[in-house]
Amino acid sequence: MNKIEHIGIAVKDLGLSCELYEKLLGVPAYKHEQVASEGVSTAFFKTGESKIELLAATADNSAIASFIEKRGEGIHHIAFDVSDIYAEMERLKKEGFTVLNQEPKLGADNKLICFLHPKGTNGVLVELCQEIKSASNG
Ligand SMILES: CC[C@H](C(=O)O)C(=O)SCCNC(=O)CCNC(=O)[C@H](O)C(C)(C)COP(=O)(O)OP(=O)(O)OC[C@H]1O[C@@H](n2cnc3c(N)ncnc32)[C@H](O)[C@@H]1OP(=O)(O)O
Ligand SMILES: [Co+2]
Repeated sequence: MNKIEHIGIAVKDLGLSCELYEKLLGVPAYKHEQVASEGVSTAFFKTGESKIELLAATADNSAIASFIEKRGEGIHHIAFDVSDIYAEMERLKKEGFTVLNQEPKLGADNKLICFLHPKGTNGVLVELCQEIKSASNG
């Protein structure tokens, strides 16, 4: 685990929350991205070495919709930057963590991602992120 890549925050209204977090952080979101496979619309804010990811549901069966329905708005997950998501998934499985997806999946912000079940991490949904390197950036 290299560093905290982002903190994911579940919100009901992405526009309103972007205005709020722009005031809070003093910077605008640097990226807005819809990820249909996760049923979310996201906004990313850079905060030094890490980021804030705001997530709003775009589908009723979205994990974010379910989270907000049960628990309201708030911190949804912590994402860690990893160099080799395949190796980390194998390592964590051997350590007894429940990896929620068999293969990494395409996330937002040009990342491969996977998740660990919160039951095995003291109630914190953990995400692993590996940057997808393009030919130009190695
Ligand atoms: C667009 C990609 C973006 C990126 O960064 O690239 C993202 O971050 S996408 C983020 C949204 N996608 C996901 O969260 C996918 C992974 N999540 C899941 O598979 C589910 O949400 C899961 C398994 C965590 C929970 O599933 P579900 O809601 O169907 O089950 P329950 O509600 O019964 O929850 C089971 C148990 O877990 C607790 N729980 C649920 N969500 C969270 C959470 N975010 N943090 C901590 N704990 C959570 C829930 O309270 C239940 O515990 P219990 O003690 O039984 O009440
Ligand atoms: Co995330």
